[in-house]
Amino acid sequence: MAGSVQKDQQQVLGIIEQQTFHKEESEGNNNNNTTRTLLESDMAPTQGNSIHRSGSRPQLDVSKAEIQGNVEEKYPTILLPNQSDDLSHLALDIGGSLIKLVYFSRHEDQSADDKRKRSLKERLGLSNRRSYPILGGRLHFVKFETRKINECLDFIHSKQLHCGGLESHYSDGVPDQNGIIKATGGGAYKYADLFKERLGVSLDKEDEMDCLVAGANFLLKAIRHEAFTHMEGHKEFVQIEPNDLFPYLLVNIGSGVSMIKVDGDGKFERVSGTNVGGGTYWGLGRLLTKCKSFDELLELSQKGDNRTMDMLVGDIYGGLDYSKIGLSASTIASSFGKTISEKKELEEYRPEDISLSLLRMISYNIGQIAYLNALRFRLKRIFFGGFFIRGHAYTMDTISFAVHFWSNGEAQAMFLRHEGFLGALGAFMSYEKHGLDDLMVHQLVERFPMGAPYTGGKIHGPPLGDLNEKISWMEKFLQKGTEITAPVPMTPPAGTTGLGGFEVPLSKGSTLRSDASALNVGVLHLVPTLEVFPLLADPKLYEPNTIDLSNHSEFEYWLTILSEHLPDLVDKAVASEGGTDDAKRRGDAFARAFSAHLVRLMEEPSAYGKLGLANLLEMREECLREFQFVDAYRSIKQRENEASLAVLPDLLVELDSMDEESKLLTLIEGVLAANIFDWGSRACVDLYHKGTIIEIYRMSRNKMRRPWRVDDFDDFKKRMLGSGDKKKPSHKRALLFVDNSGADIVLGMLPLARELLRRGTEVVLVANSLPALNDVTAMELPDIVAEAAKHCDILRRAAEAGGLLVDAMINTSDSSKENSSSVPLMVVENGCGSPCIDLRQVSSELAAAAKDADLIILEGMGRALHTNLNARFKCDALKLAMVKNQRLAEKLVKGNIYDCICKYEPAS
Ligand SMILES: Nc1ncnc2c1ncn2[C@@H]1O[C@H](COP(=O)(O)OP(=O)(O)O)[C@@H](O)[C@H]1O
Ligand SMILES: CC(C)(COP(=O)(O)O)[C@@H](O)C(=O)NCCC(=O)O
Ligand SMILES: [Mn+2]
Repeated sequence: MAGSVQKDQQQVLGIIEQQTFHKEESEGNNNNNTTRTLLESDMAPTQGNSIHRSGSRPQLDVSKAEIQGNVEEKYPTILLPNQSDDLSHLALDIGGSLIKLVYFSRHEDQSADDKRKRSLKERLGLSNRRSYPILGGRLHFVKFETRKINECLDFIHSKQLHCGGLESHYSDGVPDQNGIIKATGGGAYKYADLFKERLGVSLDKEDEMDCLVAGANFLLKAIRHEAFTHMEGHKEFVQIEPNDLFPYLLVNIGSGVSMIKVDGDGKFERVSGTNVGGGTYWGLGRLLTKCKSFDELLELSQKGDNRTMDMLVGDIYGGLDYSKIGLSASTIASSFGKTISEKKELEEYRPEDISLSLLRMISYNIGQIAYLNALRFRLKRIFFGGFFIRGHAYTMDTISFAVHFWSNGEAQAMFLRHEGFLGALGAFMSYEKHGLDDLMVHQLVERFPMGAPYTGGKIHGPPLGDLNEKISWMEKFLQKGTEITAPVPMTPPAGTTGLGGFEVPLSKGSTLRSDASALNVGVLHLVPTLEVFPLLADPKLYEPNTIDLSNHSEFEYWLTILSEHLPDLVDKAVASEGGTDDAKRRGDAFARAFSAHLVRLMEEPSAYGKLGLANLLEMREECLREFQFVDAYRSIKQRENEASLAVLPDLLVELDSMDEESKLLTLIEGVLAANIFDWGSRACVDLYHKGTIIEIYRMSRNKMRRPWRVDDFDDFKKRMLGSGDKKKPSHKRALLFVDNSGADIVLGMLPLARELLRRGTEVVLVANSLPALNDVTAMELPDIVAEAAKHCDILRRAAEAGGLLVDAMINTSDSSKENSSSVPLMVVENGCGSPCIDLRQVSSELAAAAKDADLIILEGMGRALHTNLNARFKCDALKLAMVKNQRLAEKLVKGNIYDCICKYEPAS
């Protein structure tokens, strides 16, 4: 038996080899090559390339809506007479020290609502109305110094934010929504006239406390890894269950400090405050040190030694602890107290020491008052916001220390990544139309584009208008050197005295990272169309990433892999855009931008929240898109598709000559073998220099030896074919999460799909919405299927039934529609543009398709190993991948590179 399988394979591969050489020889000669023409037309760069990953949620006003035109029409236009186009785009929090801006940039939903999609929607019961009356968009966060309010006005003006934004269709220089902008903070009153005068807009004042609380509640419920603890230099993200959030104490440290007990949405009380806050540190610090900026003052503190200023317990007790009351000799007895006994003038003290002593005094004091209020109301959680914190490790450590020390570890200090933007966010949300308040965590995707973290300057930097500006900025950035990437060395925890002593700050380095707070928050993409994949067994327990990157050596390894892969990727990207000078310049800027992210992460792995490998791989793709590389592997994908399609017919003939068992095994082997075509793996790319596509495919198949490293094939076979007389009905619908172009899809997954169809199972091919490496996209699939269907009736009928062939030109011998009742083959986009998939955020199309599915097949390293290897599903799941990285093979399966994984898990 085994021998005959082997023989069959040899035969398949023999035929393939011949065909390939023939096909590859004819490469470059593209006359009447239908495949090429079809693929090319589909892969043409789509402007903006925004799938459903961008969206905002200004809800439509549907009152008095009526159908316009012919009511009999299938998709009539609906007129919304009360919907105003100019939704507001900007909200402000004008504080004593800083102006915070939250603004919204719109994105058109450019996904073509083509015939395939329409028929798919009908089939999935999605109906064809726009499922979400929402426009795409992003939320940006920017801040300015209040004393430089003119810069802020210029910024708003240059981006036309008061008129709906530059990206808006409706931006005609006319102020928004009757010229009203939501604003909070004292400056909303103080500067109202200035805004009217300069921008022609009125500020609609919102209560500051209302806004703070609304902003905090929103962030804590809707943003993943918003809150974190910071103790002794160690940052840890905490995920709080939305229904376990209240009550908590919110401490906003701005110029002054507010302490608010929050019991629910809109339910709060300002219970305390202190006038010794951020303004005190900056104000006193400026007077005492002559610093010109807050950052300069903070930076000084990093080199300071507060013992020269502060009177310690030991100074009073002759170097001894006051152990009876639990105070070590190094505990500060009196901030600045040492200066009274010394006959020194201000100039004789080091500004560094002054700054540190001041920072510690104020942070500790706030921590202590916060603790007392938490105690007063029995609150266990305290969240600290406000820009005084500025993501600064020492400040956070001091506050945490105070809370921890005084509460004996009972209460916990937590910090927020969007620290200073609470009020501005709250003001933004007070626009009723935005309906932001009911956005869910899965509808928000945070991104770290170059335009956001690297808009340089002291606080905000230039408004980067277009791509060219972004590129120039990247060029300049590198010339300027390390300003942004300057590390804040993490001092290893030195250990405290245990007696309330905290003599030497733990998190202190020599330089302050330029505006760390701006680097800690990205742009929030609001994507209301994203959903949690409904077949996850337990979404709460789901963690997409298999490898925990909080392990430092893992993190370093994968960062190095990404960094080493960069030159090759840039080459491909530049070539994909014709290798022009413009492409080279963009390629260079992309490389700088992505390296800057890597360097930043190397310094501080948690800089962007808790990232897994999936996020890093996605960040690389996003970065490419930012510099308008639409599809870096386009021509490679095309070449591999053509070569594989040419040999598909013979493979199908071979498969059809096999008995059921051999066929199923050959199909699974085929998927595993063809998964070797992965342009994201260094080892594989090196292989590709050693042979043609088909030679490599053949070699890969020949190496298939069972048992595979993880081999549940027999269980899968039992489910599919039954054992003995026991046969189970075929699956109703299978979702095939496909991976790479070329052999992977054409010779691996399509034949498997065909077999499922033949067995009466509906098949949904789930592919990326946007390109990532050489992954096949949902846009590309219909043409590939159409080409394959020319040689295969099963595929053709199924594709017709699934509405896949509506656009494609197919010229099979039999194109009658009589078979439209066959089981359908469909294509849905997954909602992402990454080699991995986070099943908490998938397209609504996929979520709809999942409802009737009882089998999931996840294929490839990104989707089945890096992510989802441990995911549990409500239905049967098969995970298939070749491991194309030695370290991963060792780590995951104690195996070797090129080992295969076939993991089958029946419904749980
Ligand atoms: N670049 C900066 N310029 C001035 N102050 C800053 C800066 N970065 C952080 N801060 C600190 O943040 C405080 C202001 O915090 P913020 O939350 O914006 O409050 P407010 O609304 O009172 O302006 C300042 O008093 C100062 O301590
Ligand atoms: C990016 C990938 C996950 C894509 O793999 P695929 O999903 O196509 O099987 C993979 O190529 C990868 O992990 N590459 C980095 C490892 C390396 O170069 O060895
Ligand atoms: Mn892939």
